[in-house]
Amino acid sequence: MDIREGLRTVVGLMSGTSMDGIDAALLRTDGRDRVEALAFLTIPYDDGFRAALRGCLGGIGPVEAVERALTDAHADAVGRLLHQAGAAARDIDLIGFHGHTILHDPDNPDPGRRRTWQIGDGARLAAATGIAVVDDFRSADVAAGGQGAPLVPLFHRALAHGLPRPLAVLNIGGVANVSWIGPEPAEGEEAEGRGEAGVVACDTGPGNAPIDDWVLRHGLGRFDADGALAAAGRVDGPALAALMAHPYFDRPAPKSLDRDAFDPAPVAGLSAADGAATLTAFTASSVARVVPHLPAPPVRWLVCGGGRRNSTLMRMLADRLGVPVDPADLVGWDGDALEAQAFGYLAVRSRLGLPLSLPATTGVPAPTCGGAFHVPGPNI
Ligand SMILES: Nc1ncnc2c1ncn2[C@@H]1O[C@H](COP(=O)(O)OP(=O)(O)OP(=O)(O)O)[C@@H](O)[C@H]1O
Ligand SMILES: CC(=O)N[C@H]1[C@@H]2OC[C@@H](O2)[C@@H](O)[C@@H]1O[C@H](C)C(=O)O
Repeated sequence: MDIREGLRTVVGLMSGTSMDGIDAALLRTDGRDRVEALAFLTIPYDDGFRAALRGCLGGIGPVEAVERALTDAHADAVGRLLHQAGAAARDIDLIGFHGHTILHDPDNPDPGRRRTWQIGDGARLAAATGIAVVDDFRSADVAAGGQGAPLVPLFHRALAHGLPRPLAVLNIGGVANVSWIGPEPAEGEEAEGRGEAGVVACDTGPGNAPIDDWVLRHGLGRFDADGALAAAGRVDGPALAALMAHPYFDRPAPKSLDRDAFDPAPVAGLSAADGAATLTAFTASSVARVVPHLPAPPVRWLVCGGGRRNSTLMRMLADRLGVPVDPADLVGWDGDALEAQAFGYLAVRSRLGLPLSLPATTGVPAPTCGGAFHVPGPNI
């Protein structure tokens, strides 16, 4: 593929930490400041596959077999997305394939064990779809000394033109992460060349994962639909204080988390509703706790990811942040599609040799590109 200037038609694929399914987005982008969303779909995992994926967390279990099945499910998602959009494989320049994170340990004191691991076989996906694939977006950043996450901030910055600054874009998936986007570059100032002053990022703390796990354990479904269970409960102050005592919240940005970084023991004795309320407050309080770590308080928060559908969580966020907190859809973004779109955008950046991460987004010592490239070939 000749990928130099101009818009490319790409597919972005994300399997997020909530393990709900595959998000697939079709977009056109130049990997810089132009993004046109074209189509999006989610293919939910069935309970059996979700359990298999859960069994691989930590890098254990039948990882290779699950990786093959995951890759084939992504190939199926690409086929369905193209069918929905009336497009063919030959119309697509590139796929950005995030894969599924089964281990994220960029801070291991033993440098030999410092790693991040996304399963997903890019060569197999390229062979199955006939489309070139970029995968393994995070390893280069971790190898260079960064957190390897979050990687969406440069995409958020690309979308944020014209919105009031400082702006916070908050993704509430299994884990929650924020992109702080500072003042617009001055007229004529090249976005790529203006260093890193424009964006700061980190994982804020838990997102939906502890709430999902709690609801599942109580046999009340896979998630707290609209936050109804939490709304029926009472936040337990001591339990919330115990959860917020975790040293992660004192660490400056950039910083990142694995899915199961927090021990929910403080809520163990609570009723289902009080536990849900307390864990929901935990997510909201940990977002508010990040504000002192940002260069200046955001004037507005735009929320994407499944957590924006939890109105109890959105209310708790608004109470704690004291400025407008809105679903990102309110400014015309698709709050479900952003992460998948981001990995299509980052795939183009990878091919252009542009940074995927900056010192202020992952703590990497210098702006760093990344990703591994696979061209279609025989599936061996
Ligand atoms: N109607 C709803 N009410 C409450 N919560 C919801 C609703 N719909 C989705 N969610 C929550 O959103 C989660 C899925 O969010 P999302 O797809 O953004 O996560 P992800 O992309 O897998 O995670 P990450 O961003 O950490 O990689 C579900 O697990 C659930 O907790
Ligand atoms: C290691 C990993 O997969 N991290 C995910 C996870 O899910 C949300 C948060 O934790 C974020 O850091 C990241 O995903 C988004 C897409 C990112 O890299 O920006």
